[in-house]
Amino acid sequence: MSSISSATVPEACHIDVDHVSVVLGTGTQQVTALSDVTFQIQSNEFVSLLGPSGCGKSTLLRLVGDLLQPTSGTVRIAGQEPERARLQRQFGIVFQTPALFDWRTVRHNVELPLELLGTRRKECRRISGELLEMVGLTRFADHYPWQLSGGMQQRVSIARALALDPPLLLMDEPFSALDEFTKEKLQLELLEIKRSTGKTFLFVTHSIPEAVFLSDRIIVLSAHPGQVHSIHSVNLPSERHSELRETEAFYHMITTIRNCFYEERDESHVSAVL
Ligand SMILES: Nc1ncnc2c1ncn2[C@@H]1O[C@H](COP(=O)(O)OP(=O)(O)OP(=O)(O)O)[C@@H](O)[C@H]1O
Repeated sequence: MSSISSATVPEACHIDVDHVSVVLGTGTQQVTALSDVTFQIQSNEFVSLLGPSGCGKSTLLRLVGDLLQPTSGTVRIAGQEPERARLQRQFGIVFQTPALFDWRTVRHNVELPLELLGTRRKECRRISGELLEMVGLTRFADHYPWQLSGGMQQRVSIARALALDPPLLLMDEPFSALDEFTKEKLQLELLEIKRSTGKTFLFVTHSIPEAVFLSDRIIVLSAHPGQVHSIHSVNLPSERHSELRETEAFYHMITTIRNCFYEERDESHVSAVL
């Protein structure tokens, strides 16, 4: 897999979010979606953004993915503004819904970003072949998206996001619409992609076990306005297997994170009473 092996990956980038605030809407509809958010993500890290609905997880991901501008503060990807990073194909994005083109085969969906760049057909075919193998869909290359299950469609969208070999993958609740079995399988596959490619991941989820299983670090956000509540290193073995989910260390980490949310709820209850 020459195009996607760690040896040929462009230097993995880091993310620097510095005192970012975002105000959305106008007039009485105005919402402070994020308030003074600061954090850094190192190269090759898998970092999850975790928090209750409406705390600004997607807004943060959209800032990094150049889909939204901050009201104040700065976002940098390997020292560059998100727009420049996008133009340099520094990141790929995977959304909650796969958003595939129904009239294109699986292979042609994966090849689309390469075609748009004018990549030669033979090279497109080689890269899509490698990526489909990586996500276990070689047999389905000539199928259409509507012939696939939801989990298979999401695999296609992951392969498509990897087509240009970006050092950073931005993922917005990519597995939340999937059943537990498929979700756990795809989580393992994602870790294998991280292991074999050395890419950096920024992953949005509202699932504590998912964040703990996948991440090197977890950024917990609190809501209204969205702020960084706490940042946790996940001190679990870097080699993650299904059995890890049954260990005391895994449960302990889940409890630590879960307590953050109760803490926050209790604090807001106290301030409401006062
Ligand atoms: N286009 C918009 N106009 C006004 N407010 C918005 C807009 N988009 C999002 N918001 C508000 O910004 C806040 C953060 O939204 P965001 O979607 O980032 O949260 P989230 O943590 O990703 O939520 P969820 O887990 O439910 O997807 C919410 O209060 C939301 O109502």
